[in-house]
Amino acid sequence: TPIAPSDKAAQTARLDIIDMIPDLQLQLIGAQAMIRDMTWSPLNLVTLQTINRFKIAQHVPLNSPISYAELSTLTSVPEPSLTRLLRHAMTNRIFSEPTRGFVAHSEASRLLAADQKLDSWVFFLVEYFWPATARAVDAMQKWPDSQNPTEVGVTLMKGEPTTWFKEIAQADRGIASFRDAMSVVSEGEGWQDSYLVENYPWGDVGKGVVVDIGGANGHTSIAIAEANPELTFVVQDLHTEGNSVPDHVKQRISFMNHDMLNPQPIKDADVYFWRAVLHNHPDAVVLKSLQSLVPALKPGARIIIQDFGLTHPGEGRLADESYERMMDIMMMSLMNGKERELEQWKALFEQADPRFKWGGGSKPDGSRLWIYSVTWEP
Ligand SMILES: C[S@@+](CC[C@H](N)C(=O)[O-])C[C@H]1O[C@@H](n2cnc3c(N)ncnc32)[C@H](O)[C@@H]1O
Repeated sequence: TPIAPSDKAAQTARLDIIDMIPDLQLQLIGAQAMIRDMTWSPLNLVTLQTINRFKIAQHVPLNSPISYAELSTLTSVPEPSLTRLLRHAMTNRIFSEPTRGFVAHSEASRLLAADQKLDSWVFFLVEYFWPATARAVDAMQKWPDSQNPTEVGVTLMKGEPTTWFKEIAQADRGIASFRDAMSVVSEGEGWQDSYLVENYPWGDVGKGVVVDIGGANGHTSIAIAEANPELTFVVQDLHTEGNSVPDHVKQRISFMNHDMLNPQPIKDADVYFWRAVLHNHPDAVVLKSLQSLVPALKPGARIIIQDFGLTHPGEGRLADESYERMMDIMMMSLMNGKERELEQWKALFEQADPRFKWGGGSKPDGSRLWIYSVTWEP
């Protein structure tokens, strides 16, 4: 954003204005037009899909305009369609037309040309997410309140049982590209590892072992390790091959392939944590993964979850609640996962095993993710 994070007053004003936008829009255009515009929103994806699939942004010179005719030759999109699609994109401030018949970059199209991660993000969203979510309501009707990650729109899109991650792994660009793409979200405002580093009393753990379940490439463990020299880490995920960590923490971080639905192999660790993992899964899977920990736990072991939450309706900023609820519908649509209110997280632990002692949860200021803590008290 154009405002420095340290300028608190300006940041608050900025967030206040963002929260006013939906009501301002409603007042200015009226309810009927607001709903009409929502139903037309897939048309934005038609233009984005064209831009992405034909690499149009990459074919527009960075510093000079190009004619529609020449761009059509370079991208193989027929000139009449290209012209219509790009002129629509321009109303969303993607590209500009400084002289009639010529296309130039805007700030947004320049980003589409230069940012490989954003390019991958658009690819997965328009080619997979969009058609899968278009079948989400059909899936909900076919399999009401399902706890099965295959009973989703992705399966209806494919015509055979499958999961979101299976489809992504088989995509032309592959899983590595999807991980790249995810950084468009995970490098965004409020996602930084520093929120977990700074908002949990790691110092109280002393010298100990921390297990990072579903830890992907270990970025969170690396951040915690850098701030806590007495801790050692085991990063577990379904596939951990090929990950590397910086030399200065190498001695204290190891990787291990582990499915969290199998019994936890690292016994008597001091801390077990999941970061942004469990919201991907339905309650039945979360319960099983919590129960899979039990045989490994020593008295006093700490369990931490850093994940999304759901603020009670109307209690937080509108934009924040909107983000949380959008995530919730995304989890439901793609994998029958869900976002959960504080009380729902607590209830899951109680249901998993009454020896889990709930320690509460909160969302640090500025963070998108909540931190929930539990101890094992047999
Ligand atoms: C959204 S990513 C979060 C990764 C990382 N914790 C972070 O915060 O960036 C979810 C991770 O959970 C892992 N995962 C999914 N199912 C799993 C399972 N059954 N056992 C272990 N890891 C799993 C995925 O492979 C993926 O790396």
